[in-house]
Amino acid sequence: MNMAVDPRRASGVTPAALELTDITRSFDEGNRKLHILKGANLRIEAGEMVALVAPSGTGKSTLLHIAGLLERPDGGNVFLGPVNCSDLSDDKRTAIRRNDIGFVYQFHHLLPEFTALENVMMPQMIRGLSKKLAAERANELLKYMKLEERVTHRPSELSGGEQQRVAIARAVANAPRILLLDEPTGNLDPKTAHYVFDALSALVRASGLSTLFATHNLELAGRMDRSITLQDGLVTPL
Ligand SMILES: Nc1ncnc2c1ncn2[C@@H]1O[C@H](COP(=O)(O)OP(=O)(O)OP(=O)(O)O)[C@@H](O)[C@H]1O
Repeated sequence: MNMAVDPRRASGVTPAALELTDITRSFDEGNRKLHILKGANLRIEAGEMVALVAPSGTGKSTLLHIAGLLERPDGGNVFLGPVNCSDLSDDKRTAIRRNDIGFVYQFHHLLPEFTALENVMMPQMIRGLSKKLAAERANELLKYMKLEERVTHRPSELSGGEQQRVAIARAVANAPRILLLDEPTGNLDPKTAHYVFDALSALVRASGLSTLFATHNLELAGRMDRSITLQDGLVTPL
């Protein structure tokens, strides 16, 4: 695969797992413009776990959506490894999003009529994996998330923390390059939040996955490799 490899990155500096350069994004609010991102830069290395901690409304979700190729920025570039995703067609971006990016949201978005196991199998089968192999990997991931006793439960039969652990297993099912989490523990009590984080970080550390984790929880942020914030539309260290 050699889609839109930027020549500056094909030679020289080792590409980051994810790099955002000069990202701008504004929204129309009535007849004025809200400038949310004003040239934000961010580099996440392979295997790095980065916390994004910033006040409500400063643009965390906007940044995550741009990094996850769910939205295009007004300006700037998004690189995944050496590939500049900004130049790609919507179809190619969708393929990268499906194969290389995992997303976990505050609310789990699991399919209610399917079991935990089936929810984790689904993205693998959409990608073309056989049912047998998808089930093997789903079982392995759910075991890793300490949910081996819950594989046949539907989301409504699981606690909030269990639902989020299934959502994490589903997000990593296709072995993405990067995992983006938008306040995945925001809806959980502190003890459960730490339990979910323990399971996540064991998985992340074992697989060398790179993660960007938006949270308001400073204790969780302190357990990651570094923390960043958004200030006046720019990414700065916290
Ligand atoms: N599609 C949109 N149209 C108009 N305004 C938007 C849109 N998306 C986001 N905004 C505005 O941009 C700002 C940043 O939103 P964003 O959701 O990125 O913030 P956030 O930091 O994730 O907030 P929170 O922590 O509350 O989730 C907010 O003022 C929001 O109202």
